[in-house]
Amino acid sequence: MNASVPPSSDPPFPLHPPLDAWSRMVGPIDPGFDAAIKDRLDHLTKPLGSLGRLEDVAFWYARLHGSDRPPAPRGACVVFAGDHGVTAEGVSAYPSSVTREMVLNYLRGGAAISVLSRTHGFSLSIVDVGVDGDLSGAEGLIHRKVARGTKNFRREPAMAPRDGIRALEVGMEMADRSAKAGATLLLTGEMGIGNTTSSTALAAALLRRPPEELAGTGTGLSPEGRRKKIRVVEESLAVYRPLLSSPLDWMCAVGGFEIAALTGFIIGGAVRRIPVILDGFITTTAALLAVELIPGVRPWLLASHMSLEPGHRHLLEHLGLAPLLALDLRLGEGSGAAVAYPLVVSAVELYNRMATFSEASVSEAGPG
Ligand SMILES: Cc1cc2ncn([C@H]3O[C@H](COP(=O)(O)O)[C@@H](O)[C@H]3O)c2cc1C
Ligand SMILES: O=C(O)c1cccnc1
Repeated sequence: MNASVPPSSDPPFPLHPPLDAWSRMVGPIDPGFDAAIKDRLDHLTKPLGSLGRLEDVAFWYARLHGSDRPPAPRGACVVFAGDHGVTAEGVSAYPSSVTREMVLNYLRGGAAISVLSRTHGFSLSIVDVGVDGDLSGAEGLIHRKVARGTKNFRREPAMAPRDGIRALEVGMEMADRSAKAGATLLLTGEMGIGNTTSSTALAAALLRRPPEELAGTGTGLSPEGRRKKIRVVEESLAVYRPLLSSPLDWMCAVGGFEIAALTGFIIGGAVRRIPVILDGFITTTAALLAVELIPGVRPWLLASHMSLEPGHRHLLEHLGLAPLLALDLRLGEGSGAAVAYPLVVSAVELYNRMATFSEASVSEAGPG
């Protein structure tokens, strides 16, 4: 065991995390419209319950918007990008430089999430919160670099506490911006070579499950590569476990700038009262962190899909979220949230625009 945790020059928590304030801002859900929403769903011109999960989605959306006539969905996807020092351990099939290159690809419109944003008509913002490379000249990028990548958590904590908090605040800022731009739904996205390793470590620590159960092949590791990834995570957790307890400690020890920012973004959805569509394993790890920090965030979440990363299933089960889709995706970027977006739009438009039995003079079900 050659990892060690050097004493940090930062003061211990609580530092200045704005979490207490955020926690107070996540108000309870108003059940006042529940009966009216259910009543409308049950009187639309269709057999009772026949729209299945779409009815659940419409109910979720309308209830969170506190209305039985909720606004038409306007999606805002934010992709947070950051690099990971742990890639020095050889835990990804691709080099770290791909993070920066993909950011430029997003800005040029050539990535999967770029195409899906144009196809389905939601906005797309790209945020550099910790890319290990110069992006200062990149136009259209939101420049919020906290540091040039995390430290290698196998050797030392990934982020200084104050930097982790800064990244959380970037996420909250992006939720605020999206709210001001009129978004009624947030879509979570990320880019960061090595971030399935970071998420595996974070999920294993928070769920108290063995990394072996959670680790996948990420961008396409060989079986030996996956075994190395598991070993790196296990050895790191063994070092940190006796030293750490709070979710925030874990976030800084093994997380990443984009994961911290996503956590702030997800909390920001609940604070600004905008429902959030999760993507895959990485964004659901950030969601677990958000819920551990502020349990009132949980009702604001929708699971778009079940990723091929094995840890995703465990996270979803723990959070009590049933994914809408299972498409064997293992991409990230927000791609799963993006393909679920038109389903949410369908659910809400059906709910808002279908005629009721009385409006259409259609006979309702008889006693049989
Ligand atoms: C070209 C390319 C585009 C991507 N878009 C998302 N990811 C995804 O893969 C990375 C995580 O996998 P790992 O932990 O194995 O590195 C993240 O950047 C994630 O968003 C990509 C990966 C690549 C190579
Ligand atoms: O599920 C994810 O979020 C995921 C899976 C593989 C690679 N990147 C992201």
